[in-house]
Amino acid sequence: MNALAATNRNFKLAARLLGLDSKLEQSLLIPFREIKVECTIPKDDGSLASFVGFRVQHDNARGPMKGGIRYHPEVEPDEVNALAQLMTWKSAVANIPYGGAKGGIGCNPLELSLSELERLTRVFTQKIHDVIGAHTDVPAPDMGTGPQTMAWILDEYSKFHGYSPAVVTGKPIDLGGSLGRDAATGRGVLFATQALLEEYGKTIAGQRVVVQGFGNVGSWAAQLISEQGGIVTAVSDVTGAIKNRNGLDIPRLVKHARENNGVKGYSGGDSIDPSSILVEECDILIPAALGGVINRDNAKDIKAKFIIEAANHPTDPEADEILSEKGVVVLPDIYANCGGVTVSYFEWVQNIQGFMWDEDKVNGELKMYMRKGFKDVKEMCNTHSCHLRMGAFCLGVNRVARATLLRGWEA
Ligand SMILES: NC(=O)C1=CN([C@@H]2O[C@H](COP(=O)(O)OP(=O)(O)OC[C@H]3O[C@@H](n4cnc5c(N)ncnc54)[C@H](O)[C@@H]3O)[C@@H](O)[C@H]2O)C=CC1
Ligand SMILES: O=C(O)CCC(=O)C(=O)O
Repeated sequence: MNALAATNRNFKLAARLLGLDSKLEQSLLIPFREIKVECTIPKDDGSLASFVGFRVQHDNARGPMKGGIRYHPEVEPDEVNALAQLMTWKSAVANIPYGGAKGGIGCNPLELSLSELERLTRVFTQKIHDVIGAHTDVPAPDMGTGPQTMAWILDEYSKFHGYSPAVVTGKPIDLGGSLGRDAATGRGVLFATQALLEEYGKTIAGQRVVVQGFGNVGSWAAQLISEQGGIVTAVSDVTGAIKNRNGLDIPRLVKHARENNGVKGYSGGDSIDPSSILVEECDILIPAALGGVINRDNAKDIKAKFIIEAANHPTDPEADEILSEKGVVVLPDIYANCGGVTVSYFEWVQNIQGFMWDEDKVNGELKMYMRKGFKDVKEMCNTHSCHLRMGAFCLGVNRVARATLLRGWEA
């Protein structure tokens, strides 16, 4: 099932459980605005290259729209739409005052030089600057982008609108970024996992963990989980997969991946087939790369007891059903990975206040938001007798529906 069909399906199931009016349901589903822009840049060799960029602004009932910008060859309109919608429900689950948006450019950042990436980012910003802003739509990093990308967007946007640090989050610290944002999604994954395990009388210590994706989210999640005594036995990224039954030395692997652009060639474990990573023996599986990777073809072979969705939309609805029958507990993306957007919110607040928080405050506030989010999701599960994904969707959709009705947009 494609990402948009899957996301719409989950939304509609939640809308029915909540008993939403059909007109309201329809209006919540349709994106506020979809933007498609052509971005042509001169390459370093003087030739021209054209790329297509997207920004989908899904909903702003609860506040400015918020969500990352992805640079990846598979960026396409339906997926960006789905990811924008997921951001709306995610911000509401986290209970931060934002709506949802997502953007991306269909490109392979690994094949572009730094100066080509800068030109591409600046051209994309020129095309969307009039529809983003600190109180309208606030981009952030996602796959293939990072603090440097945000710095270029900030600089290009500021040429049109004056210096505006709150127009993007996930910035470098020297440009108004927040301490703790780099690790925030991974740290949120740690807090979410701890909250879930507590329900089963367990802690992270001694759990065997497998992680797919070793970029910002996957590497921080692996590092923080291993610091709590979790045994990370296998990880993969686009370059390969590494396994060590006794536990990988994560700080060493992070250093290797940084120096070699990936985990391939790491000497502290055995190289395994990356396509087997999701079905490796473990207690906890953390998909932290692409969407749709857990589907009807592999769900029945998954051995983990818990799946923590650090990636967006890693699990197809058909797989959800198979996993539920097998008794595998899935902690859904719109709660499990909301630590990133939560600390983005803290960054935006600091930019607007003109005051910088220390890292302990950021991490302490994040922990409180993550624990409250888990409690709220569980309450919805109890009210509607549903599993965690539906509980999270009901929580998010209900909060957005209430804000929409209060603003009088239902007609
Ligand atoms: N960066 C953030 O704050 C947030 C990111 N996410 C989601 O987390 C996921 C990862 O994002 P980031 O870590 O930021 O991206 P990133 O670009 O830093 O890292 C992506 C990782 O996935 C790996 N990868 C790509 N294709 C793969 C494949 N076919 N098999 C295995 N690994 C593959 C890459 O090699 C890299 O290690 C995405 O789904 C993103 O939407 C969710 C919430 C916030
Ligand atoms: O930090 C943000 O604003 C959004 C991060 C994001 O794109 C996501 O949570 O999927």
